[in-house]
Amino acid sequence: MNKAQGARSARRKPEIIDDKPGLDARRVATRLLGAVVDARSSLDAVTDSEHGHPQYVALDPRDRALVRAMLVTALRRRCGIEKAIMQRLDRPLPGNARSLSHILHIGAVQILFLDVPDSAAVDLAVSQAKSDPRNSRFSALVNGVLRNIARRKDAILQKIDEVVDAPEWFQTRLSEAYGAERAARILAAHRLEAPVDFTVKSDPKRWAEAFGGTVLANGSVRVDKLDTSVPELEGFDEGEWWVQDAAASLPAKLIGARPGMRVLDLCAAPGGKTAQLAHYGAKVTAVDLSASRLKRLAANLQRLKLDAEISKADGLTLTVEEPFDAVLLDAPCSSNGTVRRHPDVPWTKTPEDIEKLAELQRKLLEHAATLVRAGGTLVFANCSIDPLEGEAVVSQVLASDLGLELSTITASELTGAAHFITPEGYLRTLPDAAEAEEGKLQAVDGFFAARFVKR
Ligand SMILES: C[S@@+](CC[C@H](N)C(=O)[O-])C[C@H]1O[C@@H](n2cnc3c(N)ncnc32)[C@H](O)[C@@H]1O
Repeated sequence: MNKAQGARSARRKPEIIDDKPGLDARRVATRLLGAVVDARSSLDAVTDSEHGHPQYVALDPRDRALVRAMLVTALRRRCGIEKAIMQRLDRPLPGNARSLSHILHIGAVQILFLDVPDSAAVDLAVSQAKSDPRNSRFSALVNGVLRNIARRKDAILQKIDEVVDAPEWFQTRLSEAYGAERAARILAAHRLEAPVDFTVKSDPKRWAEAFGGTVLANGSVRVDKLDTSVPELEGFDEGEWWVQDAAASLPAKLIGARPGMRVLDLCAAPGGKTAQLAHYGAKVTAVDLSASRLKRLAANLQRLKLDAEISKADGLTLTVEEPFDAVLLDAPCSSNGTVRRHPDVPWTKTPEDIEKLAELQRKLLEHAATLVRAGGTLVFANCSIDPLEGEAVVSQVLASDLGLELSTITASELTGAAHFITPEGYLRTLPDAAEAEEGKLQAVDGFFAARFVKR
């Protein structure tokens, strides 16, 4: 070490404190919150138990579960937490004090929403600040802000739902698309934990009883909260069902698949819709650009004892010898219909991403049109609730001369989903949960689907 380096490291030397139980988990949570909101990494990617962030993977399973819980809630409640912090600061934090902001958010989420003693949450956040050279001089501020939040917890929680938990651009786009009132309902639904839905091969009633769930209007089985892991559930090894949001099960039904029909699933992995089509008896070709995702698809089909021809290819350039009877294009999208399950999405995706994805969807759809035989069916779907990725893509495609005609979706083909069919004959599901009504699918992921026939 040269003299200058020595002086720098002496200046930066943190206060020596013993590492405390629980401190590692908070450090990892803070770092990953930064990865999501500053570097726009996907929450699922950084918290994957095998391929996630190395510091996350190194934690024991209990700490991993705690970190994931802190992150999910810190993202779902990001604006409410931010407001509670800001109200306790004399002046805003410096713009570059990102890790300090994340320490405060991770401390506050534990105090306000998680089953962690307030004193432990404050103490660990203060220790974390002290041990970090960038933040050691702010340890008193961390202590003061978090102690105050703990003292005023009840009052904060009483008003916290008044704060809209989404970036401004996201709120604006939703209001423009669905009106202020509906947008507010959707945003409120985004704070709720999504239930777990299952698509079952047969006998939904039996599986609803086995899992302590209910049978939904479309035949999916819903469990509000699972208290065991999915592979431990009855019927997993036998391949009797797969996890799939009830709305995600609707687009494949629009194909009208029947035994012997040749169907191309163009963006197929991890295979929820391929499984449906194969289960209906179609001869399915499952294509995807991602080799690793196709591996998961193959494993899923194997467990489910279902068959498909699997091929890695680019849906923008794929050529086939014989056009298909039907093509399903479940296109890559911003996924902002799944915010209940992926609360990072509004913070990691931008309006520019939406524009780029809409453009990609249009190109994929145009190419998909060349892969269907005359008289065949093409279904375009995705899990975005932004009209730019749905209705606008369809309008563009219908205006160009691709030989596609709209085949409107009718209420009689989708049991329980008539209220999700638009006047144009598209399927548009939204996650806001109105009062549960018998026979009516509610509280599902946001999805869009449109169907065409090839002239
Ligand atoms: C929404 S996911 C599909 C989900 C799947 N249909 C299901 O139900 O499980 C979109 C998929 O499109 C794939 N993809 C993205 N660009 C593609 C392209 N140009 N060609 C083929 N697949 C692509 C991604 O790898 C991803 O697996």
